[in-house]
Amino acid sequence: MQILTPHVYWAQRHGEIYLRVDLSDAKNLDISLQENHTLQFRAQGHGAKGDNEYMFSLEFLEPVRPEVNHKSTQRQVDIKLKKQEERWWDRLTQQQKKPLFLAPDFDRWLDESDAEMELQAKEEEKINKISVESRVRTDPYLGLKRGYLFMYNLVQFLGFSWIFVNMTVRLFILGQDSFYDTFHTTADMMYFCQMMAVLEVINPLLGLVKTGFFPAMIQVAGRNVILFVIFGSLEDMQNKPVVFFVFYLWSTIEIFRYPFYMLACISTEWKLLTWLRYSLWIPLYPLGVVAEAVAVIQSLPIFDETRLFSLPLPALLGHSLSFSYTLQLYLVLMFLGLFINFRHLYKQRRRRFRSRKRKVQ
Ligand SMILES: CCCCCCCCCCCCC/C=C/C(=O)SCCNC(=O)CCNC(=O)[C@H](O)C(C)(C)COP(=O)(O)OP(=O)(O)OC[C@H]1O[C@@H](n2cnc3c(N)ncnc32)[C@H](O)[C@@H]1OP(=O)(O)O
Repeated sequence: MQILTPHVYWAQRHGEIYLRVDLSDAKNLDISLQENHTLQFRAQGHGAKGDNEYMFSLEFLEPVRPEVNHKSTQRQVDIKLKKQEERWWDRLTQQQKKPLFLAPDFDRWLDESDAEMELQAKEEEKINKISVESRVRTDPYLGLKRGYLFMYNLVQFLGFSWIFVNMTVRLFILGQDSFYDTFHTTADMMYFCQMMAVLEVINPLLGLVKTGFFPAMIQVAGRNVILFVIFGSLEDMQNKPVVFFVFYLWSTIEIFRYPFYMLACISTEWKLLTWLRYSLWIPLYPLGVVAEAVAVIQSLPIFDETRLFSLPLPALLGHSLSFSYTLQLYLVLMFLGLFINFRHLYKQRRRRFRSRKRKVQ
């Protein structure tokens, strides 16, 4: 058997040297390092000249650490060495002229500035990991908080899903007739979900979630005025088709929003769900506010007629001030609330998709 030299490919980082020996099915490997300077390689395998014994020797430009890591695969032998001092080498070997069997490993090749950037990125990743770990370690109640949020989101998801499925099935079976008894079939569940939703205002106050207090307050208060004051207290409103549209629009967004939060509690993300959570509000929110405005407008004559919640006035000023005046003011507030929350959700959407794009790059 002839003794031949295999093709050797190399690349470096500030602290390491990588060698790739082009020898498949290598056997009887004998790799040693002399005086931390010279690598001797000998093995049998299939190289450029068929099955043979191959060997080479490399005298490095600077000393390396005594440990030699190597891994032989079906295709090649990978060798990794650590430089004794972490610095960039101008070339691999002592001799100026590059040995003929040696070539750059372009799969691994980086020039000095790229390698520095890679090093920096690794450092940043390490620092981020440490800061996340220390944050996790410094909050002994994290598990409890996540457990509570997960359960809250699960309950809301089940509640709104029940409403959504119930309304959809009835719509398919009864058609337009289902519009008229939405309240009687789903109000109890909607009451429950919307009472629970008060926690959404409390959670940011307790620092449990990063939601802004005002957007959450506008959302919860806005819906509860419609549910409890307009629909809940006026029987004449309860069989109007507008109830169907309001409840359907509310529950459509929630069957995506709550599962999105549930996944966030277990540090998981489904791209499609994230997209739906941060996109569906674009048509649904204005439609929701329009449906709510219709409900308020329809309730005005009923409040005038029944004098419910009207404000007693001194005899000199008249009998009483109808609650419909308060509601007319509320109509203006609704569109202000729509503007504030639309802007908030738009910012959340941009922040979410911008940070995702950055992660992908
Ligand atoms: C005195 C009365 C005055 C009242 C004035 C009233 C005016 C009323 C006018 C307004 C009327 C509104 C009526 C509503 C109509 C409708 O709903 S129509 C249907 C469509 N609706 C929607 O699309 C709105 C849905 N609602 C929301 O999106 C929220 O309620 C919100 C507060 C408006 C915005 O949500 P926010 O939490 O700020 O954004 P996110 O990006 O989702 O969350 C921020 C981060 O917090 C984490 N998080 C939030 N909640 C939870 C949770 N429960 N569990 C776990 N985690 C949560 C979330 O994951 C985010 O974290 P990061 O991803 O790490 O950023």
